[in-house]
Amino acid sequence: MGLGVPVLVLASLALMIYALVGYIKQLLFIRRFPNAGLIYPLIGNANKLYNVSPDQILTVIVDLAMKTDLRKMAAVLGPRPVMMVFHPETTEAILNSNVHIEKSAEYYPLEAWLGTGLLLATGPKWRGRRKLLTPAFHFRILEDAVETFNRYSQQLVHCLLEDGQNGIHALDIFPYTTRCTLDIILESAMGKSLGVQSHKGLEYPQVVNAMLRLVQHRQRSPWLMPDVLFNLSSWKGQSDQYLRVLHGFTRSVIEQRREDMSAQSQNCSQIQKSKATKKATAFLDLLLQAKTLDGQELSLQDIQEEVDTFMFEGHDTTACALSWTILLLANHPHEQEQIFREQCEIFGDQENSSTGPVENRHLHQMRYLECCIKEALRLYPSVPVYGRTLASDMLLDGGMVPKGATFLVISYLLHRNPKIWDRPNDFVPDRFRNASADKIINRNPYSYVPFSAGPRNCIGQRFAMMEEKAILSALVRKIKFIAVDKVEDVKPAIEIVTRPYNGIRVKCVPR
Ligand code: HEM
Repeated sequence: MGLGVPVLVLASLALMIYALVGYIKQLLFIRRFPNAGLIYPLIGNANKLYNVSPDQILTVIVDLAMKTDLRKMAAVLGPRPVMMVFHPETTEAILNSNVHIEKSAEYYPLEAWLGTGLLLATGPKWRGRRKLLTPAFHFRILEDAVETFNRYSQQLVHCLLEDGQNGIHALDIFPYTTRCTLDIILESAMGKSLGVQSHKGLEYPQVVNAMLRLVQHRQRSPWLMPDVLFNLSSWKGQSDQYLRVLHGFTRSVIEQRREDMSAQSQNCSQIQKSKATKKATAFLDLLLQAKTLDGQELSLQDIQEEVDTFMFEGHDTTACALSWTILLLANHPHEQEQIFREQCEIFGDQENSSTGPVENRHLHQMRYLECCIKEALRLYPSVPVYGRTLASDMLLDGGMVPKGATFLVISYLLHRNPKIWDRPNDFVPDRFRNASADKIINRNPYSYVPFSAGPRNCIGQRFAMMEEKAILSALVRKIKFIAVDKVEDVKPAIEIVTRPYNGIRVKCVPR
């Protein structure tokens, strides 16, 4: 018999004890907080989240949370303890921290696509990249981008009126806003005009959708999280196929920009060169010219992961935000008219007031439009959940959350928390300009975090707000949106971003 069998028995025993200790730890953790109920071995107690379709997940979380103190809820996802928070004070505890900056395991399925670009990086790499890329969002660069916003907004107006035959047919607005924001990020950040709105068959945006659904499926299937098991599953082949398209697209953007830059440096004098590249130094050029601390250029992989990250973060989030705003405006004609009146006041009665370009100074005057955008982001934050891994134990509301636990900020629920918001599920843009429209005065700033907050907040938030205003200004001046889908019938799905699961149908009638 030799030593083989006793060693095997001992190893199995050790494994069982290890699993048992882990299980007891989870039980102890869960008991300290309001929680999601009975824990099952391997799948934890989030089984209610596994058996539902993506458009039901937020409803399940809200239903569970409503039975708690409306501050926090403990759960176990597979083998991991998870703390979900949806109150400003519990949210501040994590977002305000300079220590807990590592993203949680939920982000891991994105890594094959986005590498460890700014969204997923941690530690010194994240700090270095954040410092490198922050100048790309300098206000002068943002001002330059307004001209790009204008051009593609006009094209969006044209596409919506033409494809919907001036409001005769209903359109799903989401693919239209997606193509427009993709055109904008490509030109303003990557210096490339692809005319995505004129080429509706482009694979990239469709594959982004498919990839996000796959990532989301993997997040909800703990058995698919380890690479060994995922690689054995049928999903692996699909994922590789999507990655070929996504990386192929961004690689061609980088290569072309490199070629353009070297052609420019050969053809132009120094002065001409700085003029020609002024607009595009925004982002990709910054990466192409960047040097590491030891004076090396960034590798193609380094550049690619940032381009993939910014291409995705820079268009999908904004497309979602615009689409939900349009749904809300179509269902609230009074608020839509109020925006229109504000636009008329800003642009006056000139001949071209309905098509004239937005200038930077106009954006500052669009106060009511800004309230509507903010309120839409409250109800439908583009990133509905975001997470961190705790770097050390944390005391929360008198209970200890262990180091290594996952911390999830459920912004969707925080923004609808009835303890914090008056009429939490209603569209009330005035609450952002007039405190008396909302009973809660002096609200904690962590009550409203559509762009996250603290050190890992959204680097593109000013760009996004300006872009949204410019696009909606062009749309509302030319188009009246008529609701086809009611707000309550359009279900938001968590697919990393808050997507309309079955689209958003409106009619676009010319003004
Ligand atoms: C309405 C539009 C947008 C919303 C609501 C939004 C929201 C957010 C949120 C909530 C985060 C934190 C995510 C997390 O912690 O996991 C984030 C991070 C980020 N966003 Fe945005 N975003 C928007 C537009 C943009 C745009 C236009 C860009 C780029 C041009 C961008 C680039 C990024 C990047 C790179 C990060 C990671 C930052 C870091 O970790 O240092 N976002 N965004």
